[in-house]
Amino acid sequence: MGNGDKANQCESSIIAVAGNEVPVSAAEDDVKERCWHQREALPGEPRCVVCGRYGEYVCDETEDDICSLECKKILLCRIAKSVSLVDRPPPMRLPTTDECFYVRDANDNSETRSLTNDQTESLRRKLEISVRGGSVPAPVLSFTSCSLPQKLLQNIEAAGYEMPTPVQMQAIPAALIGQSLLVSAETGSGKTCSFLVPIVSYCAKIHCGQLPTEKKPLAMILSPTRELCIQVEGQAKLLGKGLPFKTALVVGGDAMAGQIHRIQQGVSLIVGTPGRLIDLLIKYDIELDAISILVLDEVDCMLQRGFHEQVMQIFRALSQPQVLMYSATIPKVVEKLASSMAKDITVVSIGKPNKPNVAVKQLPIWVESKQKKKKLFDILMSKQHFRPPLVVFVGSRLGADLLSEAVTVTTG
Ligand SMILES: Nc1ncnc2c1ncn2[C@@H]1O[C@H](COP(=O)(O)OP(=O)(O)OP(=O)(O)O)[C@@H](O)[C@H]1O
Repeated sequence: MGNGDKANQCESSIIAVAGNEVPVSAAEDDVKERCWHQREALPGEPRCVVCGRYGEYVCDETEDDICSLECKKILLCRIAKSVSLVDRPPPMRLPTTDECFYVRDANDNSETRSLTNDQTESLRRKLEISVRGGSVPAPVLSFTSCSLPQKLLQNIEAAGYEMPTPVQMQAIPAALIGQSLLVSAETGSGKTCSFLVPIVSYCAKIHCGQLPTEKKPLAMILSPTRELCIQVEGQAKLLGKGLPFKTALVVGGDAMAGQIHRIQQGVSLIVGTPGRLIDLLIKYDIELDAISILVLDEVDCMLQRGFHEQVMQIFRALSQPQVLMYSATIPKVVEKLASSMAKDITVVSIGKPNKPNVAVKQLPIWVESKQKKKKLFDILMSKQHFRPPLVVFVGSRLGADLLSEAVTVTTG
């Protein structure tokens, strides 16, 4: 395809995008045509990803802030070029652990087939899925058997997910029928997608293929750290691409004005840390009564970080949402929180509950407190043990800074 063709293609998609974003009658008057028609961004306001002016609109195809049709066109052209020029790396796949359940059925009729009780039990045993609670649906063998919107299925496929992982097999069907869940599965087992799929599906179905008329968020995800929130929001955008599904990220380190501006424009999902969300809710009037799904990701970590009261405050501001709680382990304190939020909670555990990851060898070394640093440095200096990359967990941010400085000085 020549350059001219590409330009035309971009132009026509702009018109379609603009038509979706504003009422047809107002479209030409309201949407700024050229970037110099747009004003400069004030501190804290979103900025156009192309020219840096005030990012008054959100591009439907990329979710980026843009200031005008002109910049939207440039943005889409850039993307069209990069997609055609750059070879994308293949999506990361989870290791297949049991070929019985990871082989695609050539005559995939899993949409219509339902498992007998014995089959369900045997499947759960094989995949080490244990469930506790009333009327838990059987695990699904494919994403297509979940009655998901077509576009969501395409996005799942585009992400390279051919089969659901065990946690997805069990958590997705249960969440889709509105059950509140307490899920534990080891890290990297696909938990994020197991709560995002039901959220994207719910939001897309509520809006019935239309952009939200009421600008109220429908789902909220709380995560303990800024970095986790960024990751989760990124994955949500991928799964919600092309659907009436917009997201807002509410974390520290970014201006609050930009975050509230995005929420006020109308989003389906808010992803944030409890602390920043409370700040935002105290300062601004955000309508939370339409939030029907609340996810607490890494809830054990949130409790360890002292977010219990903030999580409860947020929960009390919602109108009895379905709660999806995810935790690496399920200590008593997590179970207590779960039962205070939902009456009938379904507990789903993948693998052996409360057991450390078998892939990690644990070796305790007993040292006197005074000797601790010396021992750590001996390990870091030893060629036998120090094979980068290596993660050292310390008690505080300051401790991490001091340690990394000391290691840099010592190892050069
Ligand atoms: N069904 C699937 N098929 C193939 N890959 C998948 C599937 N679901 C998720 N993945 C990939 O597996 C990796 C781990 O997934 P994810 O981050 O959701 O795991 P997690 O359990 O949430 O991990 P963590 O506890 O570290 O947050 C990601 O790269 C993700 O893209």
